[in-house]
Amino acid sequence: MDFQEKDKKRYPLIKSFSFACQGILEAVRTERNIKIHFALTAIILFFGWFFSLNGMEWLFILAAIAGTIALELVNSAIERVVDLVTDQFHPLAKQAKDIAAGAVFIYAIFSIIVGLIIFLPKLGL
Ligand SMILES: Nc1ncnc2c1ncn2[C@@H]1O[C@H](COP(=O)(O)OP(=O)(O)OP(=O)(O)O)[C@@H](O)[C@H]1O
Repeated sequence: MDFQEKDKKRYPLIKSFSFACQGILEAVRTERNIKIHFALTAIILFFGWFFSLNGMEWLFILAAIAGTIALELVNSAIERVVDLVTDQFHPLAKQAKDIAAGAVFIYAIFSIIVGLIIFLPKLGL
């Protein structure tokens, strides 16, 4: 079914939020990595509460969590677009997926470093 120009009407803001939530739910339902990120997020938030993080520490932890999940969502979207365009092996398809995965990887390393800097001293390490 074609998605015609006339179908691309401007949606009210609340409807756009609803589409974004549908996207997040779909990704949580289908992407193992995103399930892992949400599980880790729950654990980290618990430890943040347990150790009574200060404002600056919370800012870095939340930036690490939100950034990782947001990048993982973009990565999942890119994977879908690539799969939509081709189901054949194509070097550009590989590059697109691998570069997107690289972006997630870099931010994940940043997030791990943030976690270590904040939590290791609280564990006396
Ligand atoms: N059409 C394609 N052409 C060439 N290489 C591809 C193609 N599709 C996938 N690949 C390669 O295979 C790898 C695995 O692709 P896949 O679509 O399973 O995503 P993924 O990186 O395993 O992510 P996820 O674990 O979230 O599924 C990609 O990183 C890419 O290197």
